[in-house]
Amino acid sequence: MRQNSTDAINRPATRKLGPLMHLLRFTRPYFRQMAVAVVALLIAAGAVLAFGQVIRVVVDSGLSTGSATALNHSLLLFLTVVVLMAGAVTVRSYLLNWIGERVVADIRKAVFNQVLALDVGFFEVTRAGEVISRLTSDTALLQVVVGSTLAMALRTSMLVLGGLVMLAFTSPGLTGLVLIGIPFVIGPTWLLGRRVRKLSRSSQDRIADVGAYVDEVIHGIRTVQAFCHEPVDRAHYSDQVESAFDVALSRSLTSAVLSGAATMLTFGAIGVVLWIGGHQVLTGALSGGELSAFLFYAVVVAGAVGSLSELIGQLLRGAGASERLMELLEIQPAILPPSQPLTLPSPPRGQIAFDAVRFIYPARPDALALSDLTLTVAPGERLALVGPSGAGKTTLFQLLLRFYDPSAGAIRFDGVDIRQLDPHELRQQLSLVPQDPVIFGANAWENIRYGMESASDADVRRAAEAAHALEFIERLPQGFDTYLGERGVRLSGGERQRIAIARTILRNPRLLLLDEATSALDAESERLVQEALETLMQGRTSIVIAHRLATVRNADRILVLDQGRIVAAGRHEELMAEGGLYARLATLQFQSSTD
Ligand SMILES: Nc1ncnc2c1ncn2[C@@H]1O[C@H](COP(=O)(O)OP(=O)(O)OP(=O)(O)O)[C@@H](O)[C@H]1O
Repeated sequence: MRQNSTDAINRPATRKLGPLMHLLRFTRPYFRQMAVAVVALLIAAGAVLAFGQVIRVVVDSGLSTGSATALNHSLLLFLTVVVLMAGAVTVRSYLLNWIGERVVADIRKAVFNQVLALDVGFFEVTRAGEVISRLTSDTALLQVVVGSTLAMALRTSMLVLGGLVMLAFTSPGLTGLVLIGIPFVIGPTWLLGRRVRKLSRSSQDRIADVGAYVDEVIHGIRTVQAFCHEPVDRAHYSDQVESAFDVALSRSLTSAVLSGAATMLTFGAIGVVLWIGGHQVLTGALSGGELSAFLFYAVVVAGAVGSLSELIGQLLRGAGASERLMELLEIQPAILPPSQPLTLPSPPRGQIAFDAVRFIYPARPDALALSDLTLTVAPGERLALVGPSGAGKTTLFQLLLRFYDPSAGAIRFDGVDIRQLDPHELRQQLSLVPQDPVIFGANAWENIRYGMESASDADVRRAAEAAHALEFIERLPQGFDTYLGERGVRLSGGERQRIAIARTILRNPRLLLLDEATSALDAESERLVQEALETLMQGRTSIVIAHRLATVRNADRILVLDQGRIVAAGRHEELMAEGGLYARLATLQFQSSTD
């Protein structure tokens, strides 16, 4: 079952630690390192507990007896434990950090691979900022959790348990007293800790909101500035930041009160133990060394209990992050290759058939985007699509590229239902030249080679030449090595189109999907683009969303779409003679365009 992606992404944070178990899957390959780290952890915790005994020996045999040799021996013991502990701590800390970084790197790659495999429908309902925040902030949180918090929690739990055992061993009577006192210390700390956790969860959410907002504004910066929307954005952003600040502030306040209360309660309790234990030493029921060891264990246990509540808070945050990432990983893409894909005839011919195709966008279940569309496009045919805005022209392209599957009916490429093909094999035969082509933040070589990484430099140059792009590329500051797109030079509309055409020529697809730009180019640029397109369409099937008179005139067939249906088909002259929608559209749309 496909999960609703918004649910998967926007679910409130978890209150359970269970999701952390998912991380096991990622730690499994590093089992050996984990085992060594756990042994080091056990040694380090054991050494802390051994200190209590060392203290007892130092006080009872060394100090109380007044023997210098006994003191020297006890201090030698002390040093041995120190060296052992230092070694174990070094190994533990390095290995756990290593595992943390490794696991997070693996998760990042797995999530990114999954994001690339998700269907376009997912990205319609999920904000880009959300996905980016999963990849960056959630994984960073996990890194801390896997690299240190988990280990700290394990170490602290061991100190609590081991410490309690050692307390009982040292003085059962006093331990009973401590156990009675524990709920009075833990109760208030736990209550305050829960509030801190709740507040920190909502502060994380606020920060995610702020991130998504910045992402949208930066992407739309031109629109923001063109519409003088900055004051609104400033105010809105300021509100969001302030509200994140308010939440963070009340979290910090509660957290500060928590620390104060925990300190007072713990050390108050230790004072009580010291008082009672001191009286026992005076009566001779307890030795000085035993009381010292007992106090040492009491401090260790109290400190460990105190930090455990904080660690559980961090673990819960990590569990939330893990849950969100795993949910993203578990989403089943709506478009998947069949288990046994068919193959296209070789060489492919480029014949297209729509067989009673009906389509409803998942995001708009009440509107029929295409209704019972039946159509055959012969290999090498030039088909022009014409129709008012919202008629379904782009939808037809999206279905051909298999970004969505039809709700009913079938689309065939060379006689094969495209659902039976591996989407990669299908998409290799298709090439889309969009109205506003995407230019990536890379140089001209890489931008033209996009999707055809094996093409040689000579092939790229030839494609650029055929697309009439060679001349302007060579005039760029570093020629083909010039960075285009983001942070590079800005290309004009016509130049971007010619780069996209060169990219498509290099791919040599059987079927060309062309969405002509509506914006008028200057006459020279228009002529260059037009010539490049002529070269491109040579010997391939092409479907063009037409906005130019030249295109409809040269088309073998024009299809007039309206509200998802074919309302007329024929050549330009025939359709003009028929009158109707085409004649009206043609007079409006094509009269001003150059031939
Ligand atoms: N991703 C989407 N989710 C929901 N509805 C959509 C989506 N894309 C398009 N639609 C709707 O489907 C219908 C057909 O849209 P389509 O983009 O195919 O029209 P078009 O003919 O290409 O229009 P234009 O010439 O304005 O680009 C429209 O009513 C549109 O609102």
